[in-house]
Amino acid sequence: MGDAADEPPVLLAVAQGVATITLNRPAHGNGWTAALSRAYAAALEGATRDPAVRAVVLTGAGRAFSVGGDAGGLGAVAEQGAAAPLAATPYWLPLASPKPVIAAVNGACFGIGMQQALCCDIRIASDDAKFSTAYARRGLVAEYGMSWLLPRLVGTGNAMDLLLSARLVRAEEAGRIGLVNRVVPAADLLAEATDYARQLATQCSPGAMAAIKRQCLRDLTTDFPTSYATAEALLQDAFAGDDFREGMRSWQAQRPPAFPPLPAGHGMIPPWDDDAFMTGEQP
Ligand SMILES: C/C=C/C(=O)SCCNC(=O)CCNC(=O)[C@H](O)C(C)(C)COP(=O)(O)OP(=O)(O)OC[C@H]1O[C@@H](n2cnc3c(N)ncnc32)[C@H](O)[C@@H]1OP(=O)(O)O
Repeated sequence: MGDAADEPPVLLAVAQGVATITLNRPAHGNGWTAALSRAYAAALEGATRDPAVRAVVLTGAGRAFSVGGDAGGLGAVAEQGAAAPLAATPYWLPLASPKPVIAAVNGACFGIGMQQALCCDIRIASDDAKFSTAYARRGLVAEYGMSWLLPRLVGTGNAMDLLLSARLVRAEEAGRIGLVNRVVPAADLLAEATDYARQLATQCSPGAMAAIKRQCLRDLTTDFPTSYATAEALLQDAFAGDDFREGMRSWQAQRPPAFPPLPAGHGMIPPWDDDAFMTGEQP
């Protein structure tokens, strides 16, 4: 399993508008390697560009979501120094997908695994999930935007606690402090996450979701007047758009909406790419 030649490190399955991306090194806790990193980026970019996909679920095969950086790779770096343990993949990809990405956190979620879960838009955890930033106990720092993401989810005090101590956080506490949106029984995790994703895929406008995701992420670093003015402009566009008409008509007719997909080939747009991010134009 996992690293065998015939076992890809990441699996991608698409059904009923939902892409499920599964980290697939279960014998190694889905520890992050360069190969896994590349396959993960390709799967997420593929799902983003596929008009049949309207929402994405990210999960891990076996007992863990991801234990973090692969022990072998990290160990080699520790002994040899500078070499990058992981491929030069951007670790912000879920933030840049215009589609909602839902982490279904099964079991251990450590280090870079936790950082990726935090980059997702929604986190649903199994009741046996456990989290640790891990970095301080390995002599590392808050990596790849973790010190930006974590305080925004759980507040600065909790973020300092989790980063400085690298202590274990169980699912119940994760739900209580806002690290995850909700906790469900382990046996129901994938079904619950998929069901949630399918609701987004069937009931919500892909264009509206992409715009809302952009608004929420961008507004983390803008002031209220700017947010308000941008929303005003986006709302005028939305009022004049086909999706609003379809949203109203389907609601009045009490039928499911038939929203169009995002255009084929619609790619990743980093939240800090101001122009592309606000207009949705391709980078
Ligand atoms: C640049 C990136 C930086 C980072 O990400 S820093 C963080 C690096 N990660 C860690 O420090 C976590 C180390 N692992 C652990 O502390 C524990 O594991 C856990 C608490 C995560 C899980 O504990 P339990 O549920 O008891 O499982 P288990 O039996 O320890 O692990 C299951 C299998 O997964 C392998 N494994 C654990 N961590 C790693 C890893 N980081 N890389 C590769 N494999 C790993 C183990 O050896 C074992 O395998 P086997 O069943 O064959 O003994």
